[in-house]
Amino acid sequence: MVSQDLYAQLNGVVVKRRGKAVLGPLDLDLLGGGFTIVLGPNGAGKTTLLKVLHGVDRLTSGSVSWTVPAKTVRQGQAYVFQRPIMLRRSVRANLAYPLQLLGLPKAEISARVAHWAARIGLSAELDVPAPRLSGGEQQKLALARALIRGPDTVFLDEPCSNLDGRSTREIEDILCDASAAGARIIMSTHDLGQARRLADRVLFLNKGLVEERGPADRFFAAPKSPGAIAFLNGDIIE
Ligand SMILES: Nc1ncnc2c1ncn2[C@@H]1O[C@H](COP(=O)(O)OP(=O)(O)OP(=O)(O)O)[C@@H](O)[C@H]1O
Repeated sequence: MVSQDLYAQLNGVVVKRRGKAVLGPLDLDLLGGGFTIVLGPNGAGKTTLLKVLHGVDRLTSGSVSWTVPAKTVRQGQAYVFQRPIMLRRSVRANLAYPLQLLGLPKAEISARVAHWAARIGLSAELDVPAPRLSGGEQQKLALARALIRGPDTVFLDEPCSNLDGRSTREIEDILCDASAAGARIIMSTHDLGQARRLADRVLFLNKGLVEERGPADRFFAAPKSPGAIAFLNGDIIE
């Protein structure tokens, strides 16, 4: 049974771009652990919502509050982008970097780097420049770099969108392990199969608004809103 504790609250959140609201107005309570999967058509505002929750997108109005102290929010959170972003340095340097920022002792950094390199199957590539890795390897490295600090919340924006089945399965396995260890996973995906495999709860966004939300089994078995019904039917939503 995943936790249902309140994690974050959005109050009257609006994000406008070029004068047009792309998110909100949103009043939203975000509940505890497990997997929250953010679904919705292209341009629905999924990326914007994830960035707002991570505290890296400027609000036009409204506020976000977290139940952990504001100072520690960013320390406890990690964000994985759709296209992996990494240092143009070795796999080892990429894994070590977030730990060096934390000021951990060298021995601790080496141990964690070795553990995560093994976990993502890159132990033999520690000295390879990260840009030379395949797309799937780069995304696994980006995920490991996010998890190596032991964040309590991980935001992922379509992390598997360009990956083959094998890399997708490996990433899902790592995420399931992180979730089982207590991390809260908040992730957008276009892959309905992935959403069904992972979701504990679903947030369905349409035109910048939360059109439907709730436990995943109920959402997939009996969606209520017209947008969610159309989305799950594979209809085009304008
Ligand atoms: N920098 C920007 N300038 C102008 N409009 C933007 C900008 N970034 C996003 N938008 C617009 O904001 C809306 C929401 O974008 P967002 O990326 O959050 O949606 P999304 O649901 O993640 O879309 P997708 O599924 O295509 O990734 C879209 O209409 C998009 O075109």
